[in-house]
Amino acid sequence: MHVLLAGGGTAGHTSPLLATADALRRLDPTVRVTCLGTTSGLEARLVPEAGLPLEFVPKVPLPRRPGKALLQVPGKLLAARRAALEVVDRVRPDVVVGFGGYVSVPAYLAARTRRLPLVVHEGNALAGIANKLGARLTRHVATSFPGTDIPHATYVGLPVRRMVSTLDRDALRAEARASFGLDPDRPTLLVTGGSQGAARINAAVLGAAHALSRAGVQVLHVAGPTQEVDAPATDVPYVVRQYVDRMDLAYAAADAVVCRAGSNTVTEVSGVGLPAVYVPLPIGNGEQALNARPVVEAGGGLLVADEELTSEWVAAHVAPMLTDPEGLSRMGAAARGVMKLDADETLARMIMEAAR
Ligand SMILES: CC(=O)N[C@H]1[C@@H](OP(=O)(O)OP(=O)(O)OC[C@H]2O[C@@H](n3ccc(=O)[nH]c3=O)[C@H](O)[C@@H]2O)O[C@H](CO)[C@@H](O)[C@@H]1O
Repeated sequence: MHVLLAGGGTAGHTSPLLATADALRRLDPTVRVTCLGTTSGLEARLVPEAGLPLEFVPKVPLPRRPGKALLQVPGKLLAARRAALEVVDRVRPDVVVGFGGYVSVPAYLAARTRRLPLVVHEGNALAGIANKLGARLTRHVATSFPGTDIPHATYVGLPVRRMVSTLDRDALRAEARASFGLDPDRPTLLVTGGSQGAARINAAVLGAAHALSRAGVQVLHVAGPTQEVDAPATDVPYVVRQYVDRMDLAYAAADAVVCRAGSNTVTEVSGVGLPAVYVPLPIGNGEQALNARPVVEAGGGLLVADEELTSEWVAAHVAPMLTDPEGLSRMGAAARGVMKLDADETLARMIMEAAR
């Protein structure tokens, strides 16, 4: 069986694609996987590094509002569909799978044109425009959250990469902290704005660096690939990285997280039992606030609006949180188990079923 997996742009669509590719080949080592992405997204690096073949389609961003950019969409979409058809005719997959975003639409249209089985996976609690379109073309639709706004979808969860879903934080903690140059025993805060980084979170935590240091809290600050963040001179370690490939090590080093609420981040952070302060992206469909809701309602994290996240807020709330081990372990236990961690194999089985 040959599976074409389409997804990319941010790691938000690439991480579940990689997890699903891995599960497919684990369940059936004879399965062949080809990926479809763009040359400018994170997939252009991450997919080949995972040892998977990557084919390209041109990028067609779907503007949310009317305007000149919207008028150009049909022409660009036709060109992207032609490119996807060329890949489909050459690779000859038995089934096409899309994870949403602008890479997926050409793949959905090509699958429809060649009458190939199509599986659509929606990562967020609120479906994006690409997957709303894709879902109209197939009955095989999977979601990461119960109650996502696609009528005939099956709730399977979000496929999580094995290095995270099988992580034993206690067993890896010492090695993880050493790998980042962190102190082995201090309370440790992980900061991540998702695969793009978040300027607001970066500024708020940096501004609270000395308050965190005074409280004895060390920081692993993953700033984002294009974000300029210099490590402040503090008495306790404050380590800045732009991007971390081994997120299992980052999670193992941490006692709590301040982060955006992309669906992978929420699933991974809560899944490994980390308490978190979720600061949803204020733009977009509003999907991030909904992504964090089940974990927050279960007591596994706090939800803070972007405009409320100031350095004063971090100093007043995050420093005390990190120095309260009982509170941390209560929140961590509440977070664990809210999100499914076996979606990689559930979705892989659904894909194999659709291909038959
Ligand atoms: C600006 C934007 O378009 N954001 C969207 C994007 O966010 P984003 O790409 O940030 O998505 P997520 O938070 O869902 O996923 C980030 C992924 O990147 C990984 N990671 C992150 C940082 C790092 O240094 N190393 C690393 O490997 C995380 O482990 C995770 O697997 O996709 C999400 C899921 O569709 C959406 O909810 C977001 O609205």
